[in-house]
Amino acid sequence: MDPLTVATLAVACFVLYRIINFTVKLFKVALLFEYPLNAEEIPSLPFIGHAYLFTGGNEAILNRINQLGKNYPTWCRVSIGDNPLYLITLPKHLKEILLTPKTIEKNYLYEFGRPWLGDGLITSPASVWEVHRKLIQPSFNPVALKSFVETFATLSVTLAKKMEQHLDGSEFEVRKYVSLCALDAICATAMGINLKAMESGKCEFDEAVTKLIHIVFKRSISPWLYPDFIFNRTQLGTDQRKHIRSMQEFGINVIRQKKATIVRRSDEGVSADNEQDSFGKFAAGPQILIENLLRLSTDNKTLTDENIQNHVDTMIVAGTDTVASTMNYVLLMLASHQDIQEKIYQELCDIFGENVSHDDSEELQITMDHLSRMTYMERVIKETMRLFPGAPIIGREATDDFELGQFTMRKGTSVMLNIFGVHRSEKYWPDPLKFDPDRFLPERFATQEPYSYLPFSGGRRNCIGSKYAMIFMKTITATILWKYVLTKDKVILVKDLRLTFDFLLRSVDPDTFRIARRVK
Ligand code: HEM
Repeated sequence: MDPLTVATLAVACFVLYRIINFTVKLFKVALLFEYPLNAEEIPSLPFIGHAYLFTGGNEAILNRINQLGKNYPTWCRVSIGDNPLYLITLPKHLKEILLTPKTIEKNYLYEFGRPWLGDGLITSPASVWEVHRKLIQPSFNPVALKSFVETFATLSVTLAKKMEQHLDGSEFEVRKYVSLCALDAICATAMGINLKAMESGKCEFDEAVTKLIHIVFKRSISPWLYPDFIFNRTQLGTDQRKHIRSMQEFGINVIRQKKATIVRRSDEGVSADNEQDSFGKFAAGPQILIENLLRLSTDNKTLTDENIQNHVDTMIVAGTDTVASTMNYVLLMLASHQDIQEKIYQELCDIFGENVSHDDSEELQITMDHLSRMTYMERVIKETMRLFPGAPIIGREATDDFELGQFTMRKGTSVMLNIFGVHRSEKYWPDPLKFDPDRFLPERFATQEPYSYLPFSGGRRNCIGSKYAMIFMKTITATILWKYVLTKDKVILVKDLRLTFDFLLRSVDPDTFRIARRVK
């Protein structure tokens, strides 16, 4: 055989070998779509790595991540393109990651949110975050939170009134109502404006947020969209720019008005409480985030207008959909568990007295003291967040080598914390899909594996709004249950609820229930 034929045959054999190899991998991949993952090694494809695991729609992605967590209950390594990610499901490891200063940095997936949220707390690099978190923390202190209760109570009453149109009617979807209520609350407490999203029943701002979350998520699971020069030329890139621009115009306008008001107030010696501006009455006196930040920026120039806008936008993203999602599931669980709903109502009767009328004229006058006594309700909300954590998976990056069990995490390693997986693991929560608020009785929770419950993440970079969220959600729940009984035509079991996610947890199908006026 002449050398040319030998060379041609060799090349042909090599190409054939690569084709067979690739086909086998594809076959394995096809199996992964059909059956639970149980391969020791998850096949990775050229160029895209394991990005194929993150295709097939967001529901399939969540299910696959959940399955990965089950099959690899300590950790497993996948890669999107060239970027390896460790999915961590062991509470002991979650604790180490959340507590070490070596993983205070967010991983590269958060980079895709930076064109929108910039140096807001969620996406800021650790060096900026350290400084800004200290500046913002006082805006969430107990005095500030107390000053928000009246706003929460007023908005909860409006929410209940909005729901009233469905009284004694068929099942309806509550998610949109609570979403607009949460947006109104954040705008009132973070910006001091009365957005009236609930009243108008529709809000471009809300739609822009939902679309931006969707775009950022889509990009984060599509390695071919990582380079800016490609992404910016796609429809997603164009849409992202459009929605960011509309949010920024709104923010710039608010900042301009607030600055003018602050200057006028100081010139005239007017108190914030009774002040009006073109957006309506200020919501809660001097504790409003944007005003605190503007004051700081005037005093020591640490924060630019852009920083302030990023922080306010971040609060809207972090505080609207998470609260709406959790409230949606709280109400759904209550509609499906009449005994638990009745126990909350009895607790409210103990706190407010059974004889208070349920008329509109006699709304509950909820105070911080009342909220702190709603302990059973708090257990119900906590159990809801165990089964439906608003942010099911979050990410961090190692800025230095560190030990994780017997394994050394190298500097630059990206980790994903599988909050959803650990919350639903049989190993830490017996009968995990059973809705049982008493898991959070102090004596039972004391025996719980540490770091097996992380709805608000943990460590120093935890949720700054956790207490805000809890008092707001308690106020809504109390207002609604005081007036209405929630029911479902067919009781819904947790195992039957189809879930999906785009950073935040959502239902695939609309969650619906009925309401009727409560009769005593
Ligand atoms: C039920 C409601 C909520 C849930 C389940 C929730 C959950 C979380 C989680 C898991 C994180 C960590 C995110 C990460 O590491 O990537 C977080 C961070 C954050 N949350 Fe919340 N959150 C809720 C409500 C709120 C509210 C109401 C606000 C604001 C008013 C808020 C503001 C923030 C901010 C600013 C961060 C970033 C904190 C930092 O990095 O310093 N959250 N939240």
